[in-house]
Amino acid sequence: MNLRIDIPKALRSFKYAAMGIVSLFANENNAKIHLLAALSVMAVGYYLRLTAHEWILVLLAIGLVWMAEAFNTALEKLADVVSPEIHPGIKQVKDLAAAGVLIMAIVAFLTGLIIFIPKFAALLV
Ligand SMILES: Nc1ncnc2c1ncn2[C@@H]1O[C@H](COP(=O)(O)OP(=O)(O)OP(=O)(O)O)[C@@H](O)[C@H]1O
Repeated sequence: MNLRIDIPKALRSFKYAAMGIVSLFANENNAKIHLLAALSVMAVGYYLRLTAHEWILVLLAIGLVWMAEAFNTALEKLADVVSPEIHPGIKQVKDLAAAGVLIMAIVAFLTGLIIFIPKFAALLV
């Protein structure tokens, strides 16, 4: 067993992952929408002074949507390399990957409603 940790290799992996993040938000339309939505939610959260627990839930929801979007995009790219032509199997793969994003986006939206509706209601009274 080799317990030595290769720091330069870890730093290289980190650099490639960071390049993936940049590519996701620079090139993918849906990721841009998720980024804009997240920044808007965070601005409103700052204005409404969310508690630490509320921030954790909001950030978890945002991070999980972005993660789902990254995996979805990766699967789409892989599918396009493996089978550039129309294929019923590829349709299923892409639809299922997109479903993963949609499921998490719905959960994030509901999380936002539960956190933000009482705060907006309190502003009105
Ligand atoms: N090779 C293919 N074979 C069969 N169906 C496909 C194929 N490519 C795409 N589709 C269908 O078209 C839908 C959209 O695919 P597409 O790759 O354009 O993704 P997208 O959601 O538009 O994302 P993006 O615009 O980032 O590529 C898929 O969910 C799938 O139903």
